[in-house]
Formats: sequence, structure tokens, C-alpha cells
Amino acid sequence: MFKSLRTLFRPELVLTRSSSSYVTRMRHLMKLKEDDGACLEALRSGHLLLYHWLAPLLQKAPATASTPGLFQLPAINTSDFEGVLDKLGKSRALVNEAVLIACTEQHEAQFSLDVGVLDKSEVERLCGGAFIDLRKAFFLLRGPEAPLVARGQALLRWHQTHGFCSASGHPTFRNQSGSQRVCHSSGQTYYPKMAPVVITLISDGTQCLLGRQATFPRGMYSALAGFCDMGETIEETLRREVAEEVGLELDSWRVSGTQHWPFPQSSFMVACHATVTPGNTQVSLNHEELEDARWFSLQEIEEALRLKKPPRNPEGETPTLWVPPSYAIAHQLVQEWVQQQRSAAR
Ligand SMILES: NC(=O)c1ccc[n+]([C@@H]2O[C@H](COP(=O)([O-])OP(=O)(O)OC[C@H]3O[C@@H](n4cnc5c(N)ncnc54)[C@H](O)[C@@H]3O)[C@@H](O)[C@H]2O)c1
Ligand SMILES: [Mg+2]
Repeated sequence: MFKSLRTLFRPELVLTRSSSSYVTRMRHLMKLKEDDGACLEALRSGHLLLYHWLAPLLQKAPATASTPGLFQLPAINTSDFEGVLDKLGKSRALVNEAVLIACTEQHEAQFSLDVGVLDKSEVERLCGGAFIDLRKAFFLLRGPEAPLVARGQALLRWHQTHGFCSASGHPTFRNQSGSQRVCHSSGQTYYPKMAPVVITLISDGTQCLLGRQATFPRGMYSALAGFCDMGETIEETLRREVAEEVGLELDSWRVSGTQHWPFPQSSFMVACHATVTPGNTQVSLNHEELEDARWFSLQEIEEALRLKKPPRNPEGETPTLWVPPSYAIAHQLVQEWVQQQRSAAR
């Protein structure tokens, strides 16, 4: 069993430490991104996050009274994993396919590696843990591990889907860190991309509007989201998406935060709170985009937030409302709205 990454990587501490330690760490990371030799050397003494066809390896965290049933990311030293490869009779060269995702405060580099070519259960047995679908993993991890595992998966996915140049059709080649791919025929350099998405929680002052797509799990509702069209500003996307999906004209809006989201192919989420006037709440649903959109009371939202994991919601029974996991920025918007409602009521 390997020790938890949580003991090695605690970015929240960065905020309380001197900025110089942050600057040194970022400069170190920058060098590893750009210098193949330095990156390869860092890989030898670094840690690996393992994925099997993009599902991350998780292990059970020691249970505490307040956090039963949580999982953590095992921190696997490169050399230990080479030992695992030896036991499986596989080439150690697989380790060189790891991509750089972060480094600890002790400047130990962290990489993600997809071991889909290996037998899943054998790796689970030898490394201690289970490969779990990323959407499920978001309900099981807490703190900085969720964004780290998302970043690792997103970068692996980008490499898996950008093996060829869209100009020449020839293969592209990655640098050691995985921060870019180059086509030697066209000379084109490709960098990992995120698609900008605006997500918004609309309030009429006492209720908030949530919607669901037909593909969502039963009972799950989320804030309204939409991809930016080419050339649009955040405000233009926000107004257009709300008009398209639920036929409402917004009264006001403000940006609340941002987040990288690894689905469907890496989105850059810009989260907003928006309002409509109380007389302008009649939803006109675009059924091509959403299966349902409804106004929810504070009490309904508070009950949904109390659920720590998705309810069972069997077919044929009225589903219980639940919202995306705490890491999702939709969840944060909903929580902020509840806080606003509570402080407005005081
Ligand atoms: N992190 C969160 O809290 C959270 C919550 C809700 C949605 N999301 C994400 O927001 C994303 C966008 O929401 P949506 O599905 O309602 O968007 P949307 O309303 O723009 O509709 C999706 C459709 O837009 C089109 N589209 C345009 N540009 C696209 C692009 N770059 N990539 C993929 N499709 C594109 C496709 O036809 C797609 O079917 C979703 O993929 C979802 O993963 C995140
Ligand atoms: Mg949408």
C-alpha cells in the first residue's frame, strides 16, 4: 500500500507561506515543462497518479467520524511502479509516457500515467486501490485531490486524442513533460486546450433556477451552462445561453469564480450569479437542450445539499433532487446562493 498524496501535496498551504516559496516552485515547474532532460530526471524521483483508460486509481482513506467512506490518491514513486512493471513482466519504458501535472512544496514532481495497456485488476492488487470512473471519484475525494486528478486525466485525454496534425495528417510528437506536441512535417506546435463555458445560477430573489439534460442521472439538476461561441464575451454567452435554453431575459449578473472541468474535452468554466425580476420568471424550455428546468425554493436546495452522495432514485419513483458534487462549480454556486438567501433573511 502506498502513502497518500495528501501528505505530499497541499496547495492550500501555499496561501499561508511566503510568496517566494511559491515563486520558486512555479519556476521549478516551468523548467521541468520546458527542459526534457530535467523533466526525465524529475520523473525518476517523482510520483505517479495512475489511470486505467482515464479512470483514476483511488484507495480508501482512513475513516474519521466526519469523513467516513472517503478515498484518497495513492502517491506511487516512479521506482516503486517500475517494480510493479517488473512483477508484471512489462517494459519499464511505459513510465516515460507519464505527463507532468504539478510539483509538491518539496519540489517533487507529480505525473499522471495511463496504464490501460496493463491488466487492471493486477495493477489494483499490486498498487492497492481501485480504478474508479472520474465522475464517481469527484464524490469520493476531498480538498485539492479532486482538481489534481481532473487535471491529470484531462492532460492524458488530450494526448490520446491529438496524436495527428490537423494540417498535415502526420503524427505529432510530445515533449517529455507533455506540455505540447509538435508536427515535424507542418512545423505546427499544439498546446492543451480548454473550451470556455459560462455557467450561471439564476435567482428571482427567493428561488433559484436549475435545469437538467436528459443524459443527467435521475434527480440531478444543475446550474445552466453553455459553451462560448467564437468571438463572444462572457456576458454575451451568458445572455444568449439563458435566452436559448429557458427563454428568460436577465436583469443583472456577476462573475463568481472559475474552474477547469475535465468534461467533455476540458472546459474552462466561468461561474456567474444572475437575477431576473420577479415578474419575469416564466420558463420557456428548449427541449433540444434541456429535459426540464424548474424554480427551487431555499428549503428544497438545502435538502439537496445535505445529501453527501447521489440518492438511489429507482425508476418509477419520484426522484429526490440532488446537485453536482462539492468540487463542481455548480455546487459552489448553489452553496453561495443559499448563503446569500440566509444572510438576506437575517
Ligand atoms: N463543473 C460544473 O459544475 C458543471 C456543471 C454543468 C455543466 N458543466 C459542463 O459544462 C459543459 C457545457 O454545458 P452544456 O452541455 O449545457 O453546453 P451547451 O448548452 O452549449 O450545449 C452543448 C452542445 O453545445 C455544442 N458545443 C458547442 N461548442 C462545444 C464544445 N467546445 N465542446 C462540446 N460541445 C460544444 C454541442 O452541440 C453540444 O452538444 C458540459 O460539457 C458540462 O460538462 C459543468
Ligand atoms: Mg446548456
